[in-house]
Amino acid sequence: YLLERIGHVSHGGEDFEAEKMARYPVLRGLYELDKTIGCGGFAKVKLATHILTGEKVAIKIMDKRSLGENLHRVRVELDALQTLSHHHISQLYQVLETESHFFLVVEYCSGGELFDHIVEKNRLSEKEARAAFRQIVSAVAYLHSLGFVHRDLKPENVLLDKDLNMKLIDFGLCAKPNGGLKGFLYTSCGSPTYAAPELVLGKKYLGHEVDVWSMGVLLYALLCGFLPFDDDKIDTLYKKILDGKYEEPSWLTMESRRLIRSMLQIDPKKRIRVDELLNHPWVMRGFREPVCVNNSSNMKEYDIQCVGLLARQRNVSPEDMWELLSKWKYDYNTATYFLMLNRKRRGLPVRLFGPG
Ligand SMILES: COc1cc(O)cc(Nc2ccc(C(=O)Nc3ccccc3)c(OCCC[NH3+])c2)c1
Repeated sequence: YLLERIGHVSHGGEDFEAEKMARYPVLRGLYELDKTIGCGGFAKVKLATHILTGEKVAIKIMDKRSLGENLHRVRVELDALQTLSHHHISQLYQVLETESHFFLVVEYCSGGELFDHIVEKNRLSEKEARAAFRQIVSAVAYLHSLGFVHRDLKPENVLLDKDLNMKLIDFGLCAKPNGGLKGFLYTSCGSPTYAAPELVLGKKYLGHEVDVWSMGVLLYALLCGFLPFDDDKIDTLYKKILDGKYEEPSWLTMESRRLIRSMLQIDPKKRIRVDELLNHPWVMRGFREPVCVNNSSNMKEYDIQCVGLLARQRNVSPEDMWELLSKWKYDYNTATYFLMLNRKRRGLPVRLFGPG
């Protein structure tokens, strides 16, 4: 009805904008929707602007009807994201739910997909690959330290921010196996090209090793510019993964080959563990420190300037504002505060638009 009404009067331009907003009234006044920047199974991701700060964000929109039995995965992801706060994990800002949709407002990664950077550069040098790999290992080690497993690590799920920092996204398949990592994860999931043999076999497995396998595929893609296991026929692809044989191009150094082999071990028990990656000789080359795990971006700390500014905007005392904020409800206040903090940390002036 609403769209129809607008449809009658719309002549392109701002009505098109109004029509887009009309589709999701819950976003009105909070975010301005822009173009679609990604669409997957039961979700689409749109670029948007957070109105009060003017900052760009990404909004993952999920239609509950098409979610079906995946609805529980959204809850798992929301649980995970509300716990996670790491420099190399796309930050969750706000969660909105209507009777028909979920909206996840997350960090916009303007550098796009790591995959596109590898393709355009053909392949990365060992030095570049190491810098990127250390950031990914840091994020995955942090994730594991909190008992989560990503399970869908692939170049498309590693984005870059404007400073070319790695940002892990899409925790739709991540899991927190009951009883931490002792539990067995049975559901096979993730994209086959990056799926570990034990996943392909649907064997019971301890999740964290599948992330090591996928990071091995990622490192291989960074250093080679193509994938270790690839085939358009799915069963041939599975055979190649289970066989665990792949090309080692001539440009790979012995150390790179050894590290990749230790990650692409078919037997998960023989696979190198994440904590062994943190100070692996290849990972350490040229660096003095091992990869740091709790590179948490502690967004939940008190910042007098941001609290004060938001308090004035909301016409409440800073104490009451902090009282409200520190409940971390991932509502519009949480999003506004995190985005203000983001700007401040990038050395930009912190300001709010809007009345008052
Ligand atoms: C916690 O962060 C999450 C969770 C989640 O479930 C999904 C996403 N998805 C995102 C987030 C951001 C982008 C993005 O910024 N993309 C982009 C930016 C500039 C140029 C090109 C793309 C996103 O992109 C969708 C396509 C990525 N394969 C997805 C984040």
